[in-house]
Amino acid sequence: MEERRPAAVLVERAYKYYGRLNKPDYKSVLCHLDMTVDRGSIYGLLGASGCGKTTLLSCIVGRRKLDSGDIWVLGGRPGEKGSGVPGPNIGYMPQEIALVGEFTVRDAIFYFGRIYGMKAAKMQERFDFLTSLLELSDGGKLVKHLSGGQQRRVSLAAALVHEPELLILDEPCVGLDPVLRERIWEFLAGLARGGTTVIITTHYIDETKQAHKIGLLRDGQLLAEQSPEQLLRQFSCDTLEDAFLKLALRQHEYAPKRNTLKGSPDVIPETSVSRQESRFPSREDFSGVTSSTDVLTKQEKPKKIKGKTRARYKAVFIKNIQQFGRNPAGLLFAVLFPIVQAVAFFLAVGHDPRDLHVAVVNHEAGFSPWGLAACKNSSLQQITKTENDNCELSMLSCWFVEEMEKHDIYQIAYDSPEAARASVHAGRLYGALVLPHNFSSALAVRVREGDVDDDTVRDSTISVWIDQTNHQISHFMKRKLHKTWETFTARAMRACGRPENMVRIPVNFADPVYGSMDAQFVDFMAPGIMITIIFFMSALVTSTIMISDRSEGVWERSAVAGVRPQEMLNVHIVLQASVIFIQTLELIILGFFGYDLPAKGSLFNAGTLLFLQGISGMCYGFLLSICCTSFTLAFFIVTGSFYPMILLCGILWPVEGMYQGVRALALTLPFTIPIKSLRDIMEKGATMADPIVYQGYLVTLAWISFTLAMCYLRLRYQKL
Ligand SMILES: Nc1ncnc2c1ncn2[C@@H]1O[C@H](COP(=O)(O)OP(=O)(O)OP(=O)(O)O)[C@@H](O)[C@H]1O
Repeated sequence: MEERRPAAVLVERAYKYYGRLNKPDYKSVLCHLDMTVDRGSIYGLLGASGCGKTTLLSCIVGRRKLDSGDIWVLGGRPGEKGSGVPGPNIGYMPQEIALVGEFTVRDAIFYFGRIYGMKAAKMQERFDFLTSLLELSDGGKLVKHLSGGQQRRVSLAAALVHEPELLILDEPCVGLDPVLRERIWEFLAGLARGGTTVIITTHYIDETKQAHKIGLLRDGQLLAEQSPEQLLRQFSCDTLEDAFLKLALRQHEYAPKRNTLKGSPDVIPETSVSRQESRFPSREDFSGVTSSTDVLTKQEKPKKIKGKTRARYKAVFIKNIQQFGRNPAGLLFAVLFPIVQAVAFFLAVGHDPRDLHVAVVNHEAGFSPWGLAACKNSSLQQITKTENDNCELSMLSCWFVEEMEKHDIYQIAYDSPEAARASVHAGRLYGALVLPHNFSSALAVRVREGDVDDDTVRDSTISVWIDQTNHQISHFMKRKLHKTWETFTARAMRACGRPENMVRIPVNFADPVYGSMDAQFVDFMAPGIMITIIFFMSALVTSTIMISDRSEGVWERSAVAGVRPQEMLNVHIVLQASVIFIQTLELIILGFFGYDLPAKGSLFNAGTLLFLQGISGMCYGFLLSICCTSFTLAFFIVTGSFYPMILLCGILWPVEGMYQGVRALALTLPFTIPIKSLRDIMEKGATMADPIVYQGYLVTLAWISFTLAMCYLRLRYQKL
């Protein structure tokens, strides 16, 4: 008589689908599936690609939830507190390698050992044993430099390190040579004899003859759950392949009948294969008990497993350091890129344009007997005082051009206004000026008499045509020409012994309340640039690291080992915060000491705000990494959100110039108000007591809280 064993895994009436009902992405994967895995046995799970093996395993390890039905694993429900699943009760080897490429073989095995809180000596002992069993001679080699087959062996070793009660191995033997495969099966058989339960999926059907029980998954159900011998006997076959073929054909005959009943799970008939000859007790053998919980609890009380939080934090912390430290490109990117960006900004942005040339038509000098040479000979630029104390100046146009060149706008002489304007049309010069024939005398009359005719006004006016399409340069030239006029008139008044103020524009700009008259545009932009650099760098680095962890399966595998998503996030926050701290220091040193930005307020205050903005960018990166399934999508969102945020944050154009609705939106963005706060700290010496400063902090903290809360909610309630 067969020995009766308690079930290690029991699945009842399991339903699982992906997508939403009646939507194109809807896919039913498990459909009224029952499964019993006996304790201390090897269970071979077989099925065509895409039939749902991985989905079923991920439900057993507690990473996905059934849409309906029940699962018990080692006496508890996966995901239940104290069940040890996910956690130390199981060893899980997923289909993908799911190891950090920067791990050595040793690191990979020790990583999982640490998660389970194993002692160093024990981990070393297991490392020696497993590397010898799996022929992994070079324990110091990086996983990313190993062959595919070697990587699978490391992955298997990582699942075995803590000698779990239940081993779940998804295709462990792919790519391994037959001798090694045989050794692994022998090893697993030894484990099963010792009481370990093994669930293994494989594509090598023949290999499963060494299993105690085989489950053939098809159309979301197990067609058979029998020992290999029973299957061969029942179908009178020599090979398992033939048996499966017959089984599949038989199921095909039953298919139409089942299809008609699909909508009503409770009336779906049992699979066509008889279970009576099962080597191990089938579900019917437990007919004396009322529910599966009874089956398990009557045989043994589920053990309460206590996770080792500190051990898990330590493991993830060491993993992240190894991952980061062994990736020089990433390290350089994180540390040097802010410097490169800031230096590029300080060298390129905000400085006055230089070497600007304009076309100058000086009719006054040109029509004089000496031509333009009059401007080169100061003795021809005469100052004469008349009897009634009037002052007469000649060739003032030359003085104007001289003053203009002192303000860094240089002349190219032209003969006619048409030719001068043509040069601007052709894009060779930025503007054209015409100084009228009798400029000096007309100007003298205009200043002296005030109430003059139109001709005098016209003759004393310099006409300017500029290329307004280049907004910054045209704006700069206008400013410089007004300055030129100021210094030119002051010089002329001095030459005549008259007060300079007489011809000044009667709007007097006193000393500025804040800032200086000759403040550079770079001072205005610097706070915004520093904040956006640190925000987007953090967002990019965080989303990249987290998505790479998730897409390589490291996150998932760590979660099956018992690491909670929050723990992964927390470790990342601490490490990334150190990088942001370094980036903040770099920007502060570069900006305030290297490029002499105004620092009226506390540098500590400025640094703290910058640092918090980095943290805010990091949280934004978290959110993206959790919501996006691929690098590409995350990258699109980071770069896609970069421009709108830059455009709305007020560094390119003042918020005051935006439409009302847009302005309100701009003010809620993560760094619009903080940029103003940083500017006020730098230029006005504002402190935490000033509303604009604490508002900047509040906005930053609100964004950090909001994005983190979204992350935690998403992690908690996402459909698994
Ligand atoms: N997250 C998901 N969202 C939507 N569909 C999914 C998801 N994961 C798997 N599927 C689909 O569910 C079906 C079962 O996938 P699963 O990975 O469980 O199959 P499998 O039997 O393990 O395949 P293989 O042997 O090729 O690994 C497949 O059709 C797959 O495309």
